[in-house]
Amino acid sequence: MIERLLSAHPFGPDVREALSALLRQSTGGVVEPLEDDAPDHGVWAGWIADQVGRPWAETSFLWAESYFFRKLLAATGFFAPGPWRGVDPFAPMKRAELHNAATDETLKALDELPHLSAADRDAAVVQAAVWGNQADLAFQLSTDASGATSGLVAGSPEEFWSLFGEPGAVHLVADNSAGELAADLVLVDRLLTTGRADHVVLHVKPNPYYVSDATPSDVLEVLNHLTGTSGEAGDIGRRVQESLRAGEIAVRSHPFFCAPGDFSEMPDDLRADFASAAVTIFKGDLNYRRLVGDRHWPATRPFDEAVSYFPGPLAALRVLKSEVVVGLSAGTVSSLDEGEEPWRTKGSHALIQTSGQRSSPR
Ligand SMILES: O=P(O)(O)OC[C@H]1O[C@](O)(CO)[C@@H](O)[C@@H]1O
Repeated sequence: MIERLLSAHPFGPDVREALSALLRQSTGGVVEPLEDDAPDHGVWAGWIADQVGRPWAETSFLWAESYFFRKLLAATGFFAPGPWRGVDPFAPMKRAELHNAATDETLKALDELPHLSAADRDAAVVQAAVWGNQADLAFQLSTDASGATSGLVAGSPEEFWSLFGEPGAVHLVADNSAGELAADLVLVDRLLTTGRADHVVLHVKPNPYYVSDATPSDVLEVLNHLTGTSGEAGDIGRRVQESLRAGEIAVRSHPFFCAPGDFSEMPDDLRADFASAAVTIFKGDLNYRRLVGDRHWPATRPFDEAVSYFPGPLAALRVLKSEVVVGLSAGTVSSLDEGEEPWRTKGSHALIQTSGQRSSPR
């Protein structure tokens, strides 16, 4: 990743040296404190206090990944006065992903939506939101992901839609930008146009993170791309734009979305926000790890039990890219384990899991 950044940007010697130092520290050294005075310095100081001085190799995977991305941003000059201040170092990669052939195809495929029955249209937008999570640049950089799909290991679009009742607030905790965020906006549009949501809160990362994670400016970039596209994608983009203007969609970026901890440790203001939602939708692998706890749980641990701390109904839509998984049936686990594929980490399987089902689905 550091090599990709060095070749993507004409960084001067200071930034190049800071990135090389991060590479040395994170691969063989100890955790060093933050040296910047960015607005999130104070909150991070609390998250790293008991880790400073420890070898990186002894920190937890989730903690190390998050801190790596925070240090990387600082190393590129993101928080410092100067030419790189506020420059998203991953922007060229995200832009390439937004303008690639696979995203074009996904957007073109939306032209089929108006010809589908309401039920098929519901199913199609959920499938697109789930599998949109396959496109993830951090994962592509660290694996030989093929893009092949093998199906859902749990849940169904019907299970997802049965969570919704009277119109209410729906919160969507987004993951990657580009094609995945475009599919998420299609889902948001469906939630609003079918009256399942009276308004939607879209949660994105406050800063560039995990290469392709969506930030507020990515929301605008993807929206501009949609509105500049012909056909259904363009129509959806214009409706989303109007919903933003009307306050039916709000975009938020709480600092905790870049925190190195599980959602069970979320701060009170974020908990209160989720408690006010009729349904909260969590997208992607990292959000899933943070939602159920980034641990080697038995795969058959009930999903409801893993998320029992969460203050409301929720759905997780995720492609499996890491070992963490719960809520599977024993039969599913044994048949997947019998196969050759590393099904938990290959990015070829996905899931839809829900908790807090309404008693009489509409
Ligand atoms: O974008 P997503 O779906 O959250 O996936 C990110 C995943 O990619 C990795 O960074 C690399 O595999 C995982 O650690 C992480 O869970």
